[in-house]
Amino acid sequence: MKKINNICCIGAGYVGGPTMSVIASQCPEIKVTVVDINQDRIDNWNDENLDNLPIYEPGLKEIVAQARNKNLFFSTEVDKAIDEAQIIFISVNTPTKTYGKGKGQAADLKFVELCARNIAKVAKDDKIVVEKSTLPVRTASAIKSILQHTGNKVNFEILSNPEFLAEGTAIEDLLNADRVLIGGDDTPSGQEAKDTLSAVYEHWLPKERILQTNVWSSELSKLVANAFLAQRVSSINTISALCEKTDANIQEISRAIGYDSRIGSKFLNASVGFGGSCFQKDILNLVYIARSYGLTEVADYWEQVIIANDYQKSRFAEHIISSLYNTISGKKIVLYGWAFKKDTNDTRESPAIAVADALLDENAEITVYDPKVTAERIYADLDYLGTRSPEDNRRLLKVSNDPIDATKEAHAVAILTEWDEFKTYDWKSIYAQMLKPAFVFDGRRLLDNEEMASIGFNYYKIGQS
Ligand SMILES: NC(=O)C1=CN([C@@H]2O[C@H](COP(=O)(O)OP(=O)(O)OC[C@H]3O[C@@H](n4cnc5c(N)ncnc54)[C@H](O)[C@@H]3O)[C@@H](O)[C@H]2O)C=CC1
Ligand SMILES: O=C(O)[C@H]1O[C@H](OP(=O)(O)OP(=O)(O)OC[C@H]2O[C@@H](n3ccc(=O)[nH]c3=O)[C@H](O)[C@@H]2O)[C@H](O)[C@@H](O)[C@@H]1O
Repeated sequence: MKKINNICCIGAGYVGGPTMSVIASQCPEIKVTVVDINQDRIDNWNDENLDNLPIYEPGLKEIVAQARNKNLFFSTEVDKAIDEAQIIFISVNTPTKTYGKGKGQAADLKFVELCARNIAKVAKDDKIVVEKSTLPVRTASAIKSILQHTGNKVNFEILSNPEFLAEGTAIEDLLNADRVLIGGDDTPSGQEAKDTLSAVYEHWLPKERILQTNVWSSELSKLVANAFLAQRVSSINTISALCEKTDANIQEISRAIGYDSRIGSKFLNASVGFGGSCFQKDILNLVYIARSYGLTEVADYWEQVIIANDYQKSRFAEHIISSLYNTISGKKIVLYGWAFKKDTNDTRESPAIAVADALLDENAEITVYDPKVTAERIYADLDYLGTRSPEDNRRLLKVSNDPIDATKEAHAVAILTEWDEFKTYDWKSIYAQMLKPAFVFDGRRLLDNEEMASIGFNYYKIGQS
């Protein structure tokens, strides 16, 4: 088994940054270099002021402070880092394709392919190349083909090592992973590569939690894990709609079914819908793969998870509109939260975007407050939809830094992210300065029904009539 003292990771994003920071902090004898073509991102990773790191994750800045410029480096010198490394992680983005064959469903692998070509061009000695990005099953064979046909005749072992961290808990998830999955060839050199990577993780994780499989099982397991998780959220969200019609309470149902150890209690929180960069993208990819093998029933089954999620988002927006007497034109509605979940500044596929878009379609006047998301990001998310002009987005939607002041003369507040601070607000003062009747639409089931009603609010909690 190779002794590792140099690792490089291509892609300094939500996965590459935290994952490599943890590896560096747990393996002081290994030099870890995270490279990216985005100069701004690398500058932010190197910023003296740790509050300027490009991503926000609890515990991240402490780890970066401890390891940076000792054995953890952030750089744009991609070729140099590839050349020096024994293990190269590919952790670049794999978004849904926006063009050509598979548009809207398949994963766009152009960034991954560019990395493979770059590695082939630069490598002068044997390398272990690790797929950290989430990839369609059988991508490793494409990477292998590129490396073998364009490389300098050095040996490349390709491993699949998908990442299971969730944003907001990335550091905790990495330090205490349920499992690490390593897929590779069953050849002697493939086995050696799997053991070499395993030894890196064994610095801090028990060996039993490091699972080895063939490459294809590892690639597919990642898509399936996300599909199962998202399916649970969509399942409970469809039942939340039924609860609202029947006086059943979704929280009581989650508890009742979650006590069954076969079902388990986690991931049963009804919400305004799931967001995040991966659930939708990975399920669409799974659907595309199943369809490409002619497995129509399999594809249709998983596609329902996305359809149910879209339904939940539009159902929430429609409930706001109908509660406000079917007319929200010119009415001030405050959105609490824009991130797709608490403790992250990531807004990719956030349900807030879809809800805001639906309300703006009705000419509502929106004010958004999110403790971690910038105004620039919020406008970029809306502009990307292309529903209306950037000028109209800025005219109809304002971003506030003061959550309490934002509610002055508002008709309604909608809670779209479960930030803890929303629970600590003085809701009596908020009520006092809102127009009456004052509405709160709680898409995250954050607040207490009785308390909100006793203050005087018309309070709606998703999944409860
Ligand atoms: N965000 C998450 O929580 C998770 C993401 N994943 C997967 O990990 C992968 C990466 O996701 P994120 O880190 O969220 O993406 P990201 O978009 O935050 O970061 C990707 C980075 O790769 C860089 N990049 C692209 N092409 C490059 C190239 N040729 N050379 C150097 N750098 C290049 C981009 O500039 C960007 O900074 C995706 O496949 C995603 O599905 C997996 C688990 C969790
Ligand atoms: O591949 C990925 O990107 C990652 O996707 C998810 O992680 P993440 O999207 O960061 O966050 P989650 O905690 O899974 O939440 C996803 C969405 O579902 C929503 N959710 C989650 C749980 C729940 O009970 N209810 C619910 O509405 C969240 O609010 C959020 O919008 C998975 O949990 C990770 O294991 C995976 O690595």
